[in-house]
Amino acid sequence: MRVLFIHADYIEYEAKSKAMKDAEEIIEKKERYEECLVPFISVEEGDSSILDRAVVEIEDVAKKVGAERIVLYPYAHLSNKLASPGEAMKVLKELEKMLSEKYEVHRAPFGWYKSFVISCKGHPLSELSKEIRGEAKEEE
Ligand SMILES: C[C@@H](O)[C@H](N)C(=O)N[C@H]1[C@@H](O)[C@H](n2cnc3c(N)ncnc32)O[C@@H]1CO
Repeated sequence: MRVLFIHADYIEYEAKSKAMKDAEEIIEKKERYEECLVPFISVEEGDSSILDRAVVEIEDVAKKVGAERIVLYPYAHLSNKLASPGEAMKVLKELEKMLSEKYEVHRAPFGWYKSFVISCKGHPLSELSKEIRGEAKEEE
């Protein structure tokens, strides 16, 4: 999983058009969230087996920047080993559920072309990127 984290004063996005036939059905096309951590996430093949690690890493950044609101943003531009849309959707929904135990979590619509405006806070930890992998296997 490749993640770009932006700690933001706000993010505002609008779903414009479907980028795939089975794009997620959505109610609201436009959303704005204040004071949030926005992980732009490229889900990679096999990421359904590293969900616990992803939750730890995202919570670690949220704690470091003092964010209480997380807006998960599906972003298929950070990796050349993308998971299929079906697996990616599953992983993002599961992440949303697991993170919701401790944070207010929202998720931008999956499978849509979206316009967005984000206001990055600009403090030293307001822009971070992580490659989240499984635990290194013990050498036999
Ligand atoms: C397009 C651009 O403006 C927009 N921002 C976009 O990326 N849209 C992506 C994600 O919402 C989702 N998507 C599909 N596969 C994946 C994946 N492996 N990981 C994350 N999202 C995915 O499907 C859309 C088309 O790839």
